[in-house]
Amino acid sequence: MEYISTRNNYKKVNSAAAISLGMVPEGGLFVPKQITEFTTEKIMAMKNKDYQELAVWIFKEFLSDFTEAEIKESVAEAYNSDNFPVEEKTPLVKLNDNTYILELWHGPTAAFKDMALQILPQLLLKSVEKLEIKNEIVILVATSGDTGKAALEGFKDLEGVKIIVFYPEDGVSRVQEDQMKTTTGNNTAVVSLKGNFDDCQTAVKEIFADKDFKAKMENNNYQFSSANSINWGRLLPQIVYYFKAYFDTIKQNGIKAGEKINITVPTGNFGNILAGYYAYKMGLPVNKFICASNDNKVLTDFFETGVYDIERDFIKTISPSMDILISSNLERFLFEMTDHDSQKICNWYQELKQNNKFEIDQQTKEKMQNLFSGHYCTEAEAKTQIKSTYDKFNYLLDPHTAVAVNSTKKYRKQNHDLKTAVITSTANPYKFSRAVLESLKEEKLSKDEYRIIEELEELTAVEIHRGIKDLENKQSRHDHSSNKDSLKEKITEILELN
Ligand SMILES: N[C@@H](CCOP(=O)(O)O)C(=O)O
Repeated sequence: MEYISTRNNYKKVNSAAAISLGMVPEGGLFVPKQITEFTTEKIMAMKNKDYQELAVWIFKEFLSDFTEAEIKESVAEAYNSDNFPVEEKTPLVKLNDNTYILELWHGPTAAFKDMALQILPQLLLKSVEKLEIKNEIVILVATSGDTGKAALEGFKDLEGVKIIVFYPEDGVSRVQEDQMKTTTGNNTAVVSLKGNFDDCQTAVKEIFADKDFKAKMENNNYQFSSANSINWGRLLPQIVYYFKAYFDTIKQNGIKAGEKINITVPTGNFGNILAGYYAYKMGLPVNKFICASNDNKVLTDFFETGVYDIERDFIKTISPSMDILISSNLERFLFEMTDHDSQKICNWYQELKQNNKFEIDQQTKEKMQNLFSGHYCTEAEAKTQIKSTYDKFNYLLDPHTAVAVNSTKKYRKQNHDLKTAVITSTANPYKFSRAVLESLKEEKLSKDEYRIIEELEELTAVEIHRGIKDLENKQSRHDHSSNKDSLKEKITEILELN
């Protein structure tokens, strides 16, 4: 399997190089050159495989420069019962006859990111070994709350790797912030940035492209990589759970083998939904992807009009992980929608840089609208959704999943399409306890976050996720902060660069 740049500005590489580089050094993202499409028959033959077996099957397709033994070892290490102490790693919960919730937050940090960030470290270490890279790897992460902690947990104390996470000050939940700041590990650093998530992500991408800084890193025997979904090694593991969910829906009699489903994904950086699209490209029977947004509805507008316009207010919401206007993986998606037309991608992203917007052509727009539908959910609607789902189904949604449930309803109403929907649940509700309890009680609460967690548990009897349970008593270990223009200075300080 070869990987090419969305902007046709880099040589073809193997998966080890794509993973260790993180993104294309000149700008652009690595994508598989071609994807094998399986027949429904072949796909259905995998129906009874467990999560690890499915992961091995899919990884073998995309990591052709890895041996089967290397893949199996990585999978066994990542998806073991310590990291996922549940019978099913990604349980599928039936809400009603045509609505299923795919719980992706049973990993160590209570977010779907664990599904990829427990294995990315294994893949990265093996890539580094294959390529005989002698430098120490420095993972730079931009996070709106969930990726940061999952990446820190995945990479902490890993020999030959350091990790630095940047998050927006006042742009994540209290639990998300405490999760990150209490991370142990002699190779971890957490930096709060004065700005929003887009500022964090843009600054990190600029550093990846900075040749002088790269040389400075080299001189100190370091090189960068990424744990964000710009890294192919982050996206690939996320394909697995779409197949698992499909097979589990059949097992729960939600669909017949071969029947198409709709898939709803609460979307920020467009990585999770894109992994679903790659599953579809491999042959997974999908009718529609419903891209769910909060009040930062840049993607909803894009799917409707074909205009991607980031010239708008950045709104802080109760679903902060989706507070994003510049969705990194949209670039990969458009590359696929244009049948790998890198010239179009270069033009559009140049326009975005210059004018803060671009408009795609009619043909691309029609192609994407045939498969994707964008919907959004306001703050008030998300709160009402949390309450009504709890009252009706005795099921507790986190605000991101509430956005997705509400968007699914809107899609169904608008399109009269009642096909079985699998809704990805991206985070455990206790990560956003204040918003969840306020929604249930329909009032603003002034008490401390950890008393809120206790009250939420008392009220609902839903068990507190193990990654959050004792958080209050853990020591805060990180207090770096930075302006958005001083990231290089901060990195220089943390790594003690000469
Ligand atoms: N929602 C993310 C933002 C970064 O996205 P990623 O998928 O590219 O890592 C977060 O929670 O940090």
